[in-house]
Amino acid sequence: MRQNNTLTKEGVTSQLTPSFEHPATLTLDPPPQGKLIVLTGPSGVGKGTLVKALLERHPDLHLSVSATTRQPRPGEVDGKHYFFLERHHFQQMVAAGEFLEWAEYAGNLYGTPRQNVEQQIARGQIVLLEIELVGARLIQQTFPKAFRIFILPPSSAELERRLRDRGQDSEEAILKRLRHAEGEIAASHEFDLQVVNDTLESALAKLETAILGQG
Ligand SMILES: Nc1ncnc2c1ncn2[C@@H]1O[C@H](COP(=O)(O)OP(=O)(O)OP(=O)(O)O)[C@@H](O)[C@H]1O
Ligand SMILES: Nc1nc2c(ncn2[C@@H]2O[C@H](COP(=O)(O)O)[C@@H](O)[C@H]2O)c(=O)[nH]1
Repeated sequence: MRQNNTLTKEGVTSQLTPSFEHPATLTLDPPPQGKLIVLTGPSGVGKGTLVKALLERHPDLHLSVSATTRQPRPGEVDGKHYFFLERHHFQQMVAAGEFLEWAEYAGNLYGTPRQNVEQQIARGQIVLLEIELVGARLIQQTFPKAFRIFILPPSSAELERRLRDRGQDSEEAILKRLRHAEGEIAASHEFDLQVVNDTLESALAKLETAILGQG
């Protein structure tokens, strides 16, 4: 039996081609269930923390590594946390159609490289994207079957506290991110599911149920 997976606008389709003609013994394997999961939420809400915990618990999940023009933070590794690119290189990739989505956020460009995501989904993997609102809206157009989850903070004060306590952004960057947060949170109803990241454990349990159907 040969199996050909193709990515179409409607998602992944599989064609099963029997390699020999023998109706009595012909069995069709179920096609692999590739899925695209989008996690969005204001900066500092805890998306990265939640994704890291999910990957530790479920190593079979696949996180797409984004490209960005922002400067690496201390400890961030090129190719692991992001592909850190010069702006002209990022723009060349945009022109070549190499991003599934991309957006400008707080003065920097961010994008999801297309090829790896498409390959992993065609292989039946569950692929996670951790992206901001504009990109998540674009994904809804290009991948309508993607399941989109919005992560909410328990309160605005707690969001600000988390951003400040993270201690990795300048005051200017923190203020830009907090300004963005208001508009992002107002759009949370556009998503398939809203999860409040109050305690990590309860938010993780809700994500596991939504993504893997288990508690
Ligand atoms: N449930 C939680 N309770 C308390 N603190 C949390 C919780 N989740 C995350 N944090 C803390 O909040 C800070 C921001 O988390 P994180 O970096 O994961 O946010 P993010 O949404 O990925 O931000 P960005 O979009 O800027 O990458 C971190 O210091 C993290 O340890
Ligand atoms: N549209 C996209 N947004 C992305 C992508 N990768 C990350 N992000 C989002 O950008 C902001 C800022 O991230 P930070 O690492 O500078 O704090 C945050 O909301 C990320 O989720 C992407 O590929 N496309």
